[in-house]
Amino acid sequence: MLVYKFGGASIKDASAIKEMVKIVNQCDDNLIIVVSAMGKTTNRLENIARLWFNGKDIETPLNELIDYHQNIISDLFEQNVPDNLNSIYESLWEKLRSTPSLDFNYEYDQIVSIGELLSTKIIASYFNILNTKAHYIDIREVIRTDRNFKQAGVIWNLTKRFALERFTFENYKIYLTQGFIAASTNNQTTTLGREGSDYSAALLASACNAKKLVVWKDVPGIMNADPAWMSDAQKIDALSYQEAIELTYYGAKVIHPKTIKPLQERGIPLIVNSFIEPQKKGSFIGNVDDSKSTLPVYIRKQNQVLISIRPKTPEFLAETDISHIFKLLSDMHISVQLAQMSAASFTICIDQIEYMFDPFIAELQEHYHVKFNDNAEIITIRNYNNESLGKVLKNNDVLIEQKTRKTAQIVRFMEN
Ligand SMILES: Nc1ncnc2c1ncn2[C@@H]1O[C@H](COP(=O)(O)OP(=O)(O)O)[C@@H](O)[C@H]1O
Ligand SMILES: N[C@@H](CC(=O)OP(=O)(O)O)C(=O)O
Repeated sequence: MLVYKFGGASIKDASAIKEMVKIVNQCDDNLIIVVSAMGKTTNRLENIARLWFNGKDIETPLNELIDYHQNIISDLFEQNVPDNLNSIYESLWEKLRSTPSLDFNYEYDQIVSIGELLSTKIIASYFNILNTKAHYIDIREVIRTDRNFKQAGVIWNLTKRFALERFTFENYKIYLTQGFIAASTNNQTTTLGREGSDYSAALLASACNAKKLVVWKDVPGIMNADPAWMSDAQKIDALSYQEAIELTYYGAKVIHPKTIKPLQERGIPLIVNSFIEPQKKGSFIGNVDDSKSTLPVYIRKQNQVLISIRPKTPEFLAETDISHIFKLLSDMHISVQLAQMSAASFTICIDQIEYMFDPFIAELQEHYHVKFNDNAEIITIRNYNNESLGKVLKNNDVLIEQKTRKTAQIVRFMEN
């Protein structure tokens, strides 16, 4: 049995969906298909959620979202739109007619999850009119999480049990379900963090002990840099689980960072293939020895906030201060991407975050002098050498530089 995951780009319009069906038809094995929201739907829904939460007008973005999906529906089905697709926006309308609670993250999940529900309902209906029958599963009945909305933590025992109960392959050869979304044990919709569909697919592959997980992307495989950033990026044919974990940890956006662990635990290979050239070999991630690789790999993590924290007294920062700062970060669910200590100050890099940023800074300012700059990026180079460092540094000012034997990290202002 295999798991295939199709991201937003691979189902962004009717012709992409038709290509996806061709890829599915090439597979002779039992299959679970995990799909994301279509195109940039999640971004649109995030925007709608924010506007609605702040009492702003949502008519224009809502109409754009509906028109986008309606165009895909009419291109796919022409005059024969199935009846069940007439009511697919109802839960969204109902939500947007209600009054928001005070919990943005909760409301965000209720709205943003609709992208995956729309895409799977449309694609399931399309499969239904073809010879390729795919059985629709609402993944919220399978992937169970805590109530940490927007970044929910998976309850693995329950998830594994429900996955084995639902994906039996007794009556069906192909299942179709959503990535990214899940439900808490009291049945509230949650999400696993942006771009979390790769992770959903890995959870299902691991629970059902798949032969492999194939994620279909708009790139030839995992490259030694984002090809949208470095046009001379090269495909990496094979990577170890550990190296893949490192790259995603440092921010290589091609795979969600939580994807590898569930696969590694069961020795399930991950294949990153191109949906544009599906016949070509992509990247293989598995039990590979790449410890001797010298190919530099460049990772750029943008939209970072660099925060410098100094004591208000003439004292140096002590361990109790560091502990206090990390406790605050942990309580506010803020992850530190990089930290550096000097005699005078403690500097951290965090992702730009909504809503929690101001309270975090305000709390810090009660105890420390705080300066921040929200226009930073972290460049990480695995297997760095002078040439690769020179390639990214050029004329930029370096705000922080850290090196270990294998990895160099540089914080600098974002390039425009
Ligand atoms: N090292 C890398 N190798 C390949 N692609 C990368 C890398 N780093 C970033 N990317 C970007 O990741 C994108 C594919 O990932 P993503 O958009 O999350 O896929 P999807 O949403 O289809 O699952 C590519 O379009 C590419 O710009
Ligand atoms: N649709 C969600 C989940 C996801 O993983 O999407 P994609 O596979 O298109 O990156 C998002 O955009 O965050």
